[in-house]
Amino acid sequence: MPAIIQAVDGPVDATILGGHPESRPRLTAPLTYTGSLDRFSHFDVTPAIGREYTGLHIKDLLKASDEQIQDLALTISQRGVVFLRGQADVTPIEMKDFMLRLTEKAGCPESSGLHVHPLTEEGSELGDQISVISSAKQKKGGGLTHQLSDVSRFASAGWHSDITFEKVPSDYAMLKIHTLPETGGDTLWASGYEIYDRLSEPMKEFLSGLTATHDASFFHDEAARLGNPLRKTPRGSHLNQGDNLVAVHPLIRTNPVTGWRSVYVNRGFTKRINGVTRDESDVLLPYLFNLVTQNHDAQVRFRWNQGDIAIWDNRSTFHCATYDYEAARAGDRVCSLGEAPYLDRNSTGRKEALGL
Ligand SMILES: O=C(O)CCC(=O)C(=O)O
Ligand SMILES: [Fe+2]
Repeated sequence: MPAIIQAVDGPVDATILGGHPESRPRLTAPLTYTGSLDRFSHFDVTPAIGREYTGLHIKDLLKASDEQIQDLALTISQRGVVFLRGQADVTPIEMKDFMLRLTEKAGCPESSGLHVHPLTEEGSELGDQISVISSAKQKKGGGLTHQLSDVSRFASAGWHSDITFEKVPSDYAMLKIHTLPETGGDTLWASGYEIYDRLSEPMKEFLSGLTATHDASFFHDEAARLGNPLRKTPRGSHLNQGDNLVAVHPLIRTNPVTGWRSVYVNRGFTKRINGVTRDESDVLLPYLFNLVTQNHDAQVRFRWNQGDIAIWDNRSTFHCATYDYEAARAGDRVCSLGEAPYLDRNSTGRKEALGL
């Protein structure tokens, strides 16, 4: 099992773009798989992304060995998203306990905990670190896909990675859907590794030197409209506080758990590529978003049953909800924080690393 080191302050490494001395991953090298999950029945949903398990239960994983938790973290990070069927009995508290263990065993910085969404109401029933995903809330307007202003109505407008507007964004997220319509409400994920691999070599090289600005200032308007103040106290990390919901991250990011590069800009929150002209940014960003939405062979679509859980790696995937139903749909989400995003110039894409 690879060693986990403490974050150290030191001179900025020329091979690293981005990062933050107070939010470095504790892994010295990518994790290696030990085989501890092989006995659980599973299949890869598509070649690019997704693995579904049956018989693997969060309740058992809460008592599992560190080795199994690390194997699961690596599997989620390699496959992008993992689906666990039949988890109806898992409580929001167990979801939080499990996510804390997962992020810790995956080497998150000591300063990273569970995220508190800036729009979470004080004293909310399930606690600060649970986001309630609900169609009733969506219908009130706001959010990425239900903005009240004159914006795109394409279903693909909702593609995003979670909370990339934070200085220290999410490593993993877990969503459990407990209420769902008879049909509809599927969720889609896409692989950021695959999107990186589809770029030409000169484009990879060019984009690898750039950063992008992620901005969720629209949450200020939403907080005012909903009448609950924005959360300004630390949101899972001391680096995520105050009312500035803007962050600059490398455009290409290395995932410390796999060692692979991913494109790290998303339709929901990324507003500007830095260091190029506005016009160049306005051409490049939609091109990168289109790579996600128009390549369905980089995506996986999950049809939920009541009580299913999905766990994904927000550093290297994008996802999008589907609003094609009228009946109630609801679930609970827990989002853990990883490291401040960085690019390790010595890292490669997934295909190169796997010799594909
Ligand atoms: O409702 C969904 O299918 C996904 C919601 C979402 O974006 C999330 O849980 O992060
Ligand atoms: Fe999300």
